[in-house]
Amino acid sequence: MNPPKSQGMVEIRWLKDIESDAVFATKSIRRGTRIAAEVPLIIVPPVPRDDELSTFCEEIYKAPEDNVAKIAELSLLPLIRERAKKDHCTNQEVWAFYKSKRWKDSQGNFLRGKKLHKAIMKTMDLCNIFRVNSVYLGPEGKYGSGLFSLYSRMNHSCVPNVHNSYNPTLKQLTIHAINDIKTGEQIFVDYIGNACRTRQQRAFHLYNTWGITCKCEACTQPQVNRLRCPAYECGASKEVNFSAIHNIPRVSTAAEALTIAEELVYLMKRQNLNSVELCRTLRECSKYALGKGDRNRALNYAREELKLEKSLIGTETDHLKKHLRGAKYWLESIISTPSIVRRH
Ligand SMILES: C[S@@+](CC[C@H](N)C(=O)[O-])C[C@H]1O[C@@H](n2cnc3c(N)ncnc32)[C@H](O)[C@@H]1O
Repeated sequence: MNPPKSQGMVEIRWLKDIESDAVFATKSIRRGTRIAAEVPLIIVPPVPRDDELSTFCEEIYKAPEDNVAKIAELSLLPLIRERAKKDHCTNQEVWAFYKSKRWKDSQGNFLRGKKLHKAIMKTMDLCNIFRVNSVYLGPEGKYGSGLFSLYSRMNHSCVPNVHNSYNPTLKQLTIHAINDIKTGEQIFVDYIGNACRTRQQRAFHLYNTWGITCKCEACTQPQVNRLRCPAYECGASKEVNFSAIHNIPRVSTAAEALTIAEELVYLMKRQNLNSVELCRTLRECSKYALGKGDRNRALNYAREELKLEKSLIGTETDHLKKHLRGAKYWLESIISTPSIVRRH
């Protein structure tokens, strides 16, 4: 157990309940505040899943010693170490990687015998640390996966109070408060990135990937959980075949679609889910309102989306310019489209 480590507005402390580190606010933090902007300790570029481990081995071998030492300090919980012992695929891949490359030590000698064994064991631990603590950089890992010192100490909640997002313009992972946070409150992120899934779906994903049984209010309080189900059913899920599986009637008009999207906005706001999903839904509302010919409503939703986007990711959004993806460009596109003047 280490003494608390202060990092600006937050500190890292040992949490006895879960026998690992956690991050706490050291002062009250207003919604929209940038709590941290971290540079990665390591980035693994986007590669097909089968090549991930060998790419990680390459990157860790090239990484500065200081960064490797910081990565080795990150959590490797007993559960993961136990699982890793039985994970013959990882072990064999790391062995195969070292053998095929015939790595040299700092004196230029090929690694052999005990030295080779030690290097392999260390890399296996680092691989497992990476599995538990890494985060996708950009949507679907567009910029790869990264490890970050502070982010790695943040625990999960399906009712998160911060949003993490990799900013390719800054080349940093930013953490913003999505609600007001009181001094002493624990900082929680959403590991699964889609907190509107049903409780069963979240539980499955959280346990399988991180061995977590979540005790947040959405997982333990029936009234909060009940709010999640209709939110999920009225379209929070991006999953393919969603409507087919859940028997959701297909909407045929912009007006019907707008009603569903507005319902979803209402449900997310009631749960303080000031998330990227809410941004997306506000955009849907704006599009459907436009489709329905209600330009003012479309503008209002677009403005609301822009305000929310700024509070989640900040204003350094040059990377969104290329494909005009940001809320700013959507708002500008509505403003520059002349409204239809009706002649009587
Ligand atoms: C990225 S680390 C988070 C920080 C971690 N507590 C540490 O000490 O570094 C992920 C691990 O933290 C633990 N964890 C995260 N959120 C949790 C939660 N809500 N309840 C229990 N354990 C959690 C799990 O063991 C998970 O595998």
